[in-house]
Amino acid sequence: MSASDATAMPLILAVPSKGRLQENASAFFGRAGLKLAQGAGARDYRGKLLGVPDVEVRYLSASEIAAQLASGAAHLGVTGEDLIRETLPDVRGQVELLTPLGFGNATVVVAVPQAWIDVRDMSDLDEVAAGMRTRHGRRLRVATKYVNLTRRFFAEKGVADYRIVESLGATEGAPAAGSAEIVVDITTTGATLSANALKVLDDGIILRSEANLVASLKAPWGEGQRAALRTVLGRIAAEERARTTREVRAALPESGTIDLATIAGLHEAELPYGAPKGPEGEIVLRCREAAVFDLAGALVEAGARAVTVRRVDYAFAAENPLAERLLARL
Ligand SMILES: Nc1ncnc2c1ncn2[C@@H]1O[C@H](COP(=O)(O)OP(=O)(O)OP(=O)(O)O)[C@@H](O)[C@H]1O
Ligand SMILES: O=P(O)(O)OC[C@H]1O[C@H](OP(=O)(O)OP(=O)(O)O)[C@H](O)[C@@H]1O
Ligand SMILES: [Mg+2]
Repeated sequence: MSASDATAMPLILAVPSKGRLQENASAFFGRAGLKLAQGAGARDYRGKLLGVPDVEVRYLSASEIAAQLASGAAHLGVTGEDLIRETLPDVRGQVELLTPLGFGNATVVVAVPQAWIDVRDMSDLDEVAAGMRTRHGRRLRVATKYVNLTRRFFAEKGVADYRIVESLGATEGAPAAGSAEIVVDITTTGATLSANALKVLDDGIILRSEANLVASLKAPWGEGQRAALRTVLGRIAAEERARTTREVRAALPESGTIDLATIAGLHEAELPYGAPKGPEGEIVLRCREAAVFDLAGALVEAGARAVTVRRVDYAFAAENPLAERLLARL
């Protein structure tokens, strides 16, 4: 498709249609003022973003989202980093991980039966695997749906005597069922592993994953899609900036001066509306949430008469760092 054909096409935004990422994903877009409007009902897998033209929403499973970002069938999507790293042969060349989203946290781990008391880490596992091979002529079986992550991790750890048994669900049941000796799977609370009498190896953490906002480098990025991208990412950045910072307002002293530049520098605060024009008046700073009390204290100490701190809903700025980072790579 040529760039001019792509101009008339919408930006395709892929969001999880089910599972544990779905609710969190729509809440995330909602906070950023991006309301997802699903078509006729829960079974209509297309929708729109209210008030943002040139965007088509597609509801897909989390693993399908990874595949569509890889191929360029979707421009933007929300999915787990585990699925991105498992599905894409060249993560850097195919997508840009724009920002982690703080939900969908899960860890991909190597787990073995608790009964294997002498097996604590990957080098112990290597011995078991080598032993099985030489003594019984069998290879250690690893049940997983994370075939690529498993191969890469085992190679890094120098474990070679194993074979993968592909699992499509209920992976943790494989050892008890006799279809594999160990598993590589995702865990969050650990409940499923314990229920199946499995334990994670000490150095068996393959990846700590969470849901990410991901952009495709392979999708056709025409002018209309780039404009829609700026709108969507501008709102997401404004919400994030607002959520992670606080606005600190201070009444400057009637007499004497405050060395605002030094105080701001010390607490990594910005002056989003600029420095005060005269010695008196009101000044607005913005700082990280964790720096609020130190900054407020420093202002009072320096003679500020009233200091108030508030949360803001959105903090838009001329810069659009998420969009700029992506556009620089297209
Ligand atoms: N406890 C968890 N177990 C599995 N995945 C989780 C967990 N917590 C977060 N996730 C994330 O959610 C992604 C999708 O998992 P989810 O279970 O929603 O869908 P799925 O496994 O692809 O589909 P389904 O379970 O319906 O077959 C995972 O790849 C992972 O990134
Ligand atoms: O550590 P825990 O909190 O117990 O969570 C981990 C379990 O959750 C997921 O299964 P899911 O319910 O998604 O079923 P699936 O295997 O069919 O995807 C995952 O595959 C683990 O089995
Ligand atoms: Mg699942």
